[in-house]
Amino acid sequence: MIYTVTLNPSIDYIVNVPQVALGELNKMDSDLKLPGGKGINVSRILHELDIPTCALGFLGGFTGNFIKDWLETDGLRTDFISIQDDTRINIKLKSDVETEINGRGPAITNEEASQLMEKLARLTAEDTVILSGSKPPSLPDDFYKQLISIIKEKNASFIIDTTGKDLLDALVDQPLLVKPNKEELAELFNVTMTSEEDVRTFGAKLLELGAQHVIVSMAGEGALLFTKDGTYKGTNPKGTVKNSVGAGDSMIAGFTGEFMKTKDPVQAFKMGIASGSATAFSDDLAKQQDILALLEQVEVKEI
Ligand SMILES: Nc1ncnc2c1ncn2[C@@H]1O[C@H](COP(=O)(O)OP(=O)(O)O)[C@@H](O)[C@H]1O
Ligand SMILES: O=P(O)(O)OC[C@H]1O[C@](O)(COP(=O)(O)O)[C@@H](O)[C@@H]1O
Repeated sequence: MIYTVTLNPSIDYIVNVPQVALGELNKMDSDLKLPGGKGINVSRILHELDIPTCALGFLGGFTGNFIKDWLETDGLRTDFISIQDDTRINIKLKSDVETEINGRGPAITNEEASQLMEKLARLTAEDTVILSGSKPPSLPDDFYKQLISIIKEKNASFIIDTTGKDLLDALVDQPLLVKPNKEELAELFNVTMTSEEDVRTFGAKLLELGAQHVIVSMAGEGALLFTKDGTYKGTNPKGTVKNSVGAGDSMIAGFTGEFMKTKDPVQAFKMGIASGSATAFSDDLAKQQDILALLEQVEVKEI
């Protein structure tokens, strides 16, 4: 089973305002409330691709109920810990540019945090856990490390998609995949990246530090895959971008689902790109038929 863990889910409130005037009354053309949070998005795409998945994490209050009901109506298996505080709402403002305003996240008690650990203690060696997204500030600094140690004890595999120290600290535990985008990679090593050569240098470092596979995603410019056997560049299919929120999560889902079936990282990378782009070309996350239609357009070559 592929489990996802979203420590900090959100309602993604997508607001379309053609021209925003700061300090004035703005009217929305349209709006959309979607369940969000990186692991939840990954589970939604896995489910869309008919790959068994279960979404774990913390949900609370009326916002948490919205997400739980939405996912269950969609037929997605979930096993969230109920928390006292309200799940956050993240604003995604679509105008001539995309602006995101993300909440910091709810308070999580020690008791609620322990309940998640107890769930992970039931994993087996056949399971894969995808740890995705930010941590609410109330959780201990080393909370991801604590979860990884339980996952490793059970001989399950894991993928981690977060930023900064949490990501760097996880590398020694050999995650199956890490997928920073170009900006996150630059931030990790405190560098400015000006060329693809720079991306290659720093992406390869994540492999040296322990990751089994690394994807560095570059939004509209495609992505690079680093494996122990070679480095590959993937080119995006063509299409009209509608909403790139969740493109990275879709890429992780596409890669993981395909890798579990084929154990072929290059084939999995193609599925990752098709899934990421299909989401970028959709209002919500991608649908299976759109992903499969784009798959044949994805080009990957060794570099
Ligand atoms: N504008 C776009 N056009 C086509 N594909 C895109 C676009 N934005 C994202 N994608 C696809 O989704 C993948 C992940 O997107 P990216 O924005 O890099 O990740 P994140 O959401 O984590 O920042 C990209 O590598 C690409 O394959
Ligand atoms: O957990 P974080 O890092 O605060 O990010 C949460 C946000 O990321 C998203 O999961 C989208 O992520 P990506 O665009 O990177 O795939 C949103 O649904 C959510 O609002």
